[in-house]
Amino acid sequence: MGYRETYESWLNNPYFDEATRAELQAIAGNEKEIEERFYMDLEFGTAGLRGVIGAGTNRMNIYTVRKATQGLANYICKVGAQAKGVAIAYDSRHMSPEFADEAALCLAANGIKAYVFESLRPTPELSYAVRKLGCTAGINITASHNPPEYNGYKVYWEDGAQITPPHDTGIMDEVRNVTDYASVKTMPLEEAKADGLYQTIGADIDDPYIAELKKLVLHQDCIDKVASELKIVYTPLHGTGNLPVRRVLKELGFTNVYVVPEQELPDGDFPTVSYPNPEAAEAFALGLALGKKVDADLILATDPDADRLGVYVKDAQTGEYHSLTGNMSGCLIGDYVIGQRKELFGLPEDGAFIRSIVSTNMADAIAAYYEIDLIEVLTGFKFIGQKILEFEETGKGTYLFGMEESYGCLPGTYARDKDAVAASMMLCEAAAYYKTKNMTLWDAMLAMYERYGYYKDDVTSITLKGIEGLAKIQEIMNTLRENAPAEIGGYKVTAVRDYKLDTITDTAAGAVRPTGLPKSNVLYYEMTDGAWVCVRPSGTEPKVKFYLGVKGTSLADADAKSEALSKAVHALIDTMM
Ligand SMILES: O=P(O)(O)OC[C@H]1O[C@H](O)[C@H](O)[C@@H](O)[C@@H]1O
Repeated sequence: MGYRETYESWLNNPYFDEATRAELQAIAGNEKEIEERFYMDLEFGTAGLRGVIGAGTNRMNIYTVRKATQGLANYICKVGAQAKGVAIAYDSRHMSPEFADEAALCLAANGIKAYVFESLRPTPELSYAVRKLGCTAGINITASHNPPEYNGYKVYWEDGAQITPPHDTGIMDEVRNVTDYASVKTMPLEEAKADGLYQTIGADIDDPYIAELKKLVLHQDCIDKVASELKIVYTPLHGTGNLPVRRVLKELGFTNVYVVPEQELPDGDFPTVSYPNPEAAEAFALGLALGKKVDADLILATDPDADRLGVYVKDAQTGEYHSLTGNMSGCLIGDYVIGQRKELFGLPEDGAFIRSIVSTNMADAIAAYYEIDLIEVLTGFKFIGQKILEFEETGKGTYLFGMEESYGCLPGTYARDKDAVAASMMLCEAAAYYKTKNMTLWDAMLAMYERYGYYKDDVTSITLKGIEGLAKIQEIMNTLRENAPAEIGGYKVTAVRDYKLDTITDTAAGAVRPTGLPKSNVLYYEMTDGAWVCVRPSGTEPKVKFYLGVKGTSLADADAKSEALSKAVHALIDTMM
């Protein structure tokens, strides 16, 4: 069926409600809008479904949520796992509680029990809940850090990680097979509750989740010593982090936690930012102002579903605040966790540090220093979760830390998705630890540069929306795939990794070897002097991303090299636009 016919069928099918029909009638003369909304079904990307809220097959609405859930229910029944139920959470976005209930009632109508959080909760807590309740699967209604017009649907499997093969393809196939919206099952809420198929969860999960986080603490002694001197500014950016982050910090003894008042309460309009993403400088405007006012040691921001953490730290020498990228904060936390674990208990022989292929090489230097394994996975924290499961199943490998450049890390295995509540806690603990050594977190960062090398990494994204945008992104990938650059910014390309073709080609010798990872549309250029560039379409936003990294001889040298390489990457992009 073409997009026009699908549009007509939604307009005329009595299954769809009045509001949906009215919304669709209102765009009757707008062919482009009709095409955007109906040319495809929303598809699973890096982290599940993500789309603009509205009527249409390519939008997030109760019908597409039900359809996805019916597909999930069919898959669960197919593998005979319906007895264990599904945990469901949601964030502060528009329609999040409604979509959560739609999903729960569809599962219930399929005979699968749903455990639904009573109010908004972070993504990592949902991951924890799946494990704690022994569920088959989990659903989180969130579009993470996307702009306010978006919502999304993350799916977890029984280990608590987001779905990877074979479950992801199995579920997607089942979702695709649901072609008639009217065939999707649902039932009234009261009936589902009476049948024991809808159970509300809350404090019964919050309490053990917070207890798990507190078990990760390595130096309560340091916290006890200096917590009252540390000043922490925190913003949940109108999302789910507010209660758990404050709770865990308070329970550990951090007394000076200042929450940005304008961003404290949940609000799906995210009225103080255009984009609730701690990667974006604007997310810190209010936090920085408050930080300067109270003379904070560190400023933390979590995204709406509290899986990403952004950080600013104070430089005691200059009084300035430095922004830490996800690579920097990930390494700071990872180095602290691994280093202190070594001091206190020693490290397991098969300990591993896991990072995505687009994350910093400083992680490799940290792993080498502690003589542990460094494991690379594709982008998506689900692949880090998958590795932890593999360690458990094979008995080979001990998870020590996992991180991604996209502002996410996980310091334990109680959950299988990145956890900004735990990351906030660990960073505050690290700040306390370093304070007992008369160091700030910035001093600790400088010490890491000294020890591991001056690694500097950056990412540039080009937003290309809609059908044409998608085509342009493919064109860029094709152009680069067919004409690999011989040099970028004066660095010679020494090897080209093409993760789609599963090849690593040594440019000098011409030798080709496999990447060792699943196929994915990613191109990676290894270059001289430890520099690199990587290109891939985002799986969560309409963007193509250019990542880059350099290694300098000093901070100033790394900054200069990074800036120069970034310019060269922009010039390369310009040739393709
Ligand atoms: O680059 P993208 O495909 O947009 O993904 C960027 C990030 O998005 C989400 O936050 C996922 O949970 C991460 O695992 C992923 O790294």
